[in-house]
Amino acid sequence: ALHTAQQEKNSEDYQEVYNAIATKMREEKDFDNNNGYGPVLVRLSWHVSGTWDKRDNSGGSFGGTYRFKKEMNDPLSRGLQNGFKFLESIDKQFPWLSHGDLFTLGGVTAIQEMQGPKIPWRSGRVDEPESMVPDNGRLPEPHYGADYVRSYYERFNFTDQEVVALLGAHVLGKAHLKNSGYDGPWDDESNIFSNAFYDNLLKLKWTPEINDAGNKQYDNKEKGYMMLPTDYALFQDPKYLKYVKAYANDQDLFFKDFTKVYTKLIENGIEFPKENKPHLFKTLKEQGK
Ligand code: HEM
Ligand SMILES: Nc1c([N+](=O)[O-])cnc2ccccc12
Repeated sequence: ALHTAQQEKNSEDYQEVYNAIATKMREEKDFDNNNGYGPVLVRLSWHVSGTWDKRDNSGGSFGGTYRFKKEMNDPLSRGLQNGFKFLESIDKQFPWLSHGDLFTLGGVTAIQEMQGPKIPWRSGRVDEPESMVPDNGRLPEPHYGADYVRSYYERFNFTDQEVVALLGAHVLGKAHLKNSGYDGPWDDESNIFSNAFYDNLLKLKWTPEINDAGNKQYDNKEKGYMMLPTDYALFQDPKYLKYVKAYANDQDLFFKDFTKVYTKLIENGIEFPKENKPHLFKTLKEQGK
């Protein structure tokens, strides 16, 4: 059954939540070697949405079920508990906000505060009980190539262009060996949202290496950057490569296309009545804060 999201508060109320998250991000910017909480908040908003299955409309961001340990402890989500802990104080400060709205608003706030595009965000997700937690195993694994990535995103009806645009979020943050068995990049520039992921993929030399967890990843020693096999697949596959080139050459196009597919991702399975209008948030900077 489709979920219907009714808007219960107006934009000023959600801007207040945005500001609380953004302020806390500023206060705790030394987290994870000065990457701050932005990247893990973006990954959390994707993981809570990536469990959606179009066949029975199970999973997805609506019910906020990530708060239950079965979903939180999915081995493919290791490390996201840091994002959940970060949002706990926000959850307490705004008890009227549902967990689905909290997790997705966390990602939107993080993207905007890391100089990314403006993401029009719609509210009204409603908490669902533990019985609605989707099974583990719905999130993608990093070990495989283009065929795997393409068939994985079939479940969302995403086109090749949408998949490439969405994966540009891997400009943010890093892989941590103890979380995923992948490691790097080893630089501190990975908390600015830009089209650099595509640029790096195209322009740098990538050497396949077996890392300390025995997994193959693609490294660029000069810059200390890395790519997962699923990242590198976008370079190897000619159909994906076309869009990698487009986004490497045009950051505005990337921002526009990322905004569209990320919004699709966090709203999958939810019906928003037309009176439930998207909220457009100002960054702290735009508010002179
Ligand atoms: C083929 C699909 C994908 C795979 C296999 C994948 C895999 C991974 C892996 C293995 C990590 C490292 C986790 C760690 O070791 O801490 C990671 C990090 C990350 N992923 Fe993905 N991912 C995918 C798609 C996405 C999407 C669609 C988004 C957002 C729109 C996203 C956002 C992120 C971010 C921001 C990080 C950095 C997190 C941090 O710094 O803690 N990923 N991903
Ligand atoms: N920063 C990253 C890059 N990168 O090119 O900077 C590539 N892939 C990644 C995969 C997971 C997490 C971070 C990544």
